[in-house]
Amino acid sequence: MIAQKIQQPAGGEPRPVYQLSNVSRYFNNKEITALDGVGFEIAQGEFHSVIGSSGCGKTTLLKIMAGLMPPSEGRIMLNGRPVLGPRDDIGMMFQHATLFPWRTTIENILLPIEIRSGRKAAMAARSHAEELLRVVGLGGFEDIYPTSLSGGMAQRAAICRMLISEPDMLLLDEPFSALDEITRDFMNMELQKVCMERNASAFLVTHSISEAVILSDVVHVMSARPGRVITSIKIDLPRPRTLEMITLPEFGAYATTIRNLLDKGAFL
Ligand SMILES: Nc1ncnc2c1ncn2[C@@H]1O[C@H](COP(=O)(O)OP(=O)(O)OP(=O)(O)O)[C@@H](O)[C@H]1O
Repeated sequence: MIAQKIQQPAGGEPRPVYQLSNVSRYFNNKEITALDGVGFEIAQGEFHSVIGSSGCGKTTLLKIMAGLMPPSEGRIMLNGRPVLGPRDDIGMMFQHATLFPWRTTIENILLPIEIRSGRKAAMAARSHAEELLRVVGLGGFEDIYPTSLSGGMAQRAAICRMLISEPDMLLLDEPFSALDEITRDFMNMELQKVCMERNASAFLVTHSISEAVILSDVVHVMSARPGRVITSIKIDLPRPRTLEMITLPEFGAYATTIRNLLDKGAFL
């Protein structure tokens, strides 16, 4: 079940947004090989995730994709330009929302614009931020301080902060793993909604097989260190995905395939 080119619903090849070729990363004078020859493409609007055992190189891969760390070997292209450092067309989200407590929710969301283009530009983007807050169910919370938000609400605000710059590529490092299961399921469906509405591409690091399957068009399964992509599995379930799909036999079959690969990969 190697990933094949994913077909656009109506005519034309999907545009590759992100291209990784032969990416390797060494540490400690090459004593540690964290990543070994990783390569794949993500097309416009596709959702990919990576799953693998602890220490297999997922975060290293995400940092390289974000331009926060250079690869030792290989090439990363986004929108046809090499990724050589952090960029406006990349949005990132981490396990913890990291909102500044002294800024209101909307001021936190507008922060990337303020840093990049100044206060006036941030003020001009206020209605866009309000619209994003409405999309994630936080309409009316604009002027609330983060200490009054629950964990799930803070992560929803963090989604808005990631989207305010309209990035083409969303990089997500276990963004909902600190939340309870019910909130996490809900947030995953919210994430799908915003990705579909904006036709954004996304790459998710996760430890959860069911999260990977329910969200993704392609799941990359990594081996234990040195991290290699053992297989990229195309998930052929219709969109929008719903939580009820977890009970489908196809869902169970994908989850079992990934589980078996991970069990085997741990000893490769
Ligand atoms: N700065 C560094 N210096 C030395 N070794 C590093 C560094 N960063 C990562 N490593 C090593 O590279 C390997 C991959 O680490 P990484 O954090 O990417 O794994 P991971 O899959 O994200 O792990 P987890 O699932 O536990 O978060 C590990 O063996 C780690 O010890």
